[in-house]
Amino acid sequence: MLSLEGVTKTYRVGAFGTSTLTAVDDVSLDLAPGEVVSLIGESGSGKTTLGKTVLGLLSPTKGRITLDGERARPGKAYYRHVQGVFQDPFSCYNPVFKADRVLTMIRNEYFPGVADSEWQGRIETSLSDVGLDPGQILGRYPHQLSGGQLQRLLIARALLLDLRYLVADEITSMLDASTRIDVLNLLADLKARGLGVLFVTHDLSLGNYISERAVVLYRGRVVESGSTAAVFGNPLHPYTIRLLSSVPRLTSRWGGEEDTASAEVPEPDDRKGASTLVEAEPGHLVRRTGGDTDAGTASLRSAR
Ligand SMILES: Nc1ncnc2c1ncn2[C@@H]1O[C@H](COP(=O)(O)OP(=O)(O)OP(=O)(O)O)[C@@H](O)[C@H]1O
Repeated sequence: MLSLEGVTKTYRVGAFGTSTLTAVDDVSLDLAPGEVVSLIGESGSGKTTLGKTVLGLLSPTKGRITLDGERARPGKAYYRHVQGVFQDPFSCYNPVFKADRVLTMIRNEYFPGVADSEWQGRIETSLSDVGLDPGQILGRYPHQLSGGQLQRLLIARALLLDLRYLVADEITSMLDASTRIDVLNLLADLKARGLGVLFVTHDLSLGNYISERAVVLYRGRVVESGSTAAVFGNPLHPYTIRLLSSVPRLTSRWGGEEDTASAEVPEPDDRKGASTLVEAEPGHLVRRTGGDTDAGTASLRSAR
């Protein structure tokens, strides 16, 4: 189990770093093998900061991350099991090196003693696991491959390790619609084989498509979490309701009667007074604040 316990990340900002910005505030969540948890929130809500903290690229200001009960220590042993794939596959490759160099780096770092023939076999298996034809990938430069192929190659690279958890941060946002669905289906296959995925997205429909649990982040705090069916089917926090209201429907047109994207919805203020996550129904947590009222939630609902 990969667990986050009260993780907080504060950045120093302003001239000379004199002030602070809390990007992630007391977040706790568990990710089990074979489970996809989506971390949903608008731009600036702290998703990437949280993902980088899980990957040890940032250290938490407070709280801790554990892998099977042991405090996570970024290093070879941790990265054997926990890896990340990010939004922009092009920036992950050096344009002057052939794309398969990312695979060679894994060999040099983790498996220097493995014989050439065995390594070749492992590469072929990991590429075919992500639906890539080695003949079409190996020996090519990044600019000769599509975004979808590069993203799959990064996942294949992770599969060369004894991968158990993947942080997938907006990995489909730079892909076209049909490639996006291919990559999502690939994640679903890997999940079926026991991989735990933290699926970071601002796109509610993707979160709904792929995950069984959803965690909604607002200004660095979890405001609602639970099964995806509960969070999407019966959203309780004003922010979740507002997010769901802002998804344009295929049948609605801007400014039309069914236009929910431009509906005026009051800004929920989570910083008002003390707030806690309460269990509204089994497994479905919602943050209740001094500023929240049932009447406010009801008026937001009616705007959907
Ligand atoms: N290195 C940094 N130094 C200072 N502030 C930062 C830094 N990185 C992120 N922030 C701030 O932390 C907050 C959360 O940023 P983060 O990138 O984690 O959000 P996000 O939800 O991933 O947004 P997006 O979807 O736009 O990537 C934002 O207010 C951002 O400006």
